[in-house]
Amino acid sequence: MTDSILKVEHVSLAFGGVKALTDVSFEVPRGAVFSIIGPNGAGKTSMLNCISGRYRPQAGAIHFDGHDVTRLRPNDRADLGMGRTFQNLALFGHMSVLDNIMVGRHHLMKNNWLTGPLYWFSPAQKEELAHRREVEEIIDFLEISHVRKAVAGNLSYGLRKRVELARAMALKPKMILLDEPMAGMNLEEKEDMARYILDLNEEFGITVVMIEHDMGVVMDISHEVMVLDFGKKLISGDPDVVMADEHVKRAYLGLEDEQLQEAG
Ligand SMILES: Nc1ncnc2c1ncn2[C@@H]1O[C@H](COP(=O)(O)OP(=O)(O)OP(=O)(O)O)[C@@H](O)[C@H]1O
Repeated sequence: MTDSILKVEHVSLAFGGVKALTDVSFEVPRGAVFSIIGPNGAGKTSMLNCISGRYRPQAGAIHFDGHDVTRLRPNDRADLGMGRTFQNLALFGHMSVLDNIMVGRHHLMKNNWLTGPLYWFSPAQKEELAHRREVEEIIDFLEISHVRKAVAGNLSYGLRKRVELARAMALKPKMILLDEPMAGMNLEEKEDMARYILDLNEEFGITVVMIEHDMGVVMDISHEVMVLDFGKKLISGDPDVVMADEHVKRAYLGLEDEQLQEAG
């Protein structure tokens, strides 16, 4: 039996009269790269927000790593090992790269200079040093050490996205939610980001759940794909099987044959 890190059961979400999600169920195997695709307005971001706790579905249940998280707040889900990045950048533009990443880290720290009265002589300082070492490891992994002291707001878009990923990784997540990690990137930046996502999945063992519009990337790096359409799950499974599905091809992705062949 597959070990699922995430189980979404019969989730429905409406905004007033608009049904964003209707009775959506799926499971994400532990250690997988799982992509959610579908046309604009299909409910992808709504689904991600239900998983992270930003939205509370009117019906259904969500289990993460053996816990029923349906009623938990986003911070409590983060404490259980759920990390995320946002579609729109959410970095502190005036702060350095290093400080931005340390922000992601703070909820793991028992002590800090505010709570530790004798900070410089206390375990708080040792703890901070240990955290810094781990953060430096993430910085090396994402190859952003040359900008670690730079002000985040001054970086290129591709680099800022990488810093955002670093901050999410600093939480030591078991699973990470990525909302369009390659949006607005050029080809080279996309290739880099795809490699980092694969590496963080393989080297750090982090399960990845992502929304992505670029079919080439989705096909290249996903172990499983789920298609949403008008708030309903159309199909999920092996990327090749999903992409070969006639409904997905014609009606829902709206791609021409050539694009599909390219993606395949
Ligand atoms: N906060 C909200 N208030 C009202 N309606 C919303 C809200 N968020 C989403 N919706 C509606 O729910 C539906 C699903 O939207 P959602 O953003 O989840 O789709 P999506 O697949 O992520 O789209 P896109 O690819 O354009 O980002 C849409 O009809 C949208 O207008």
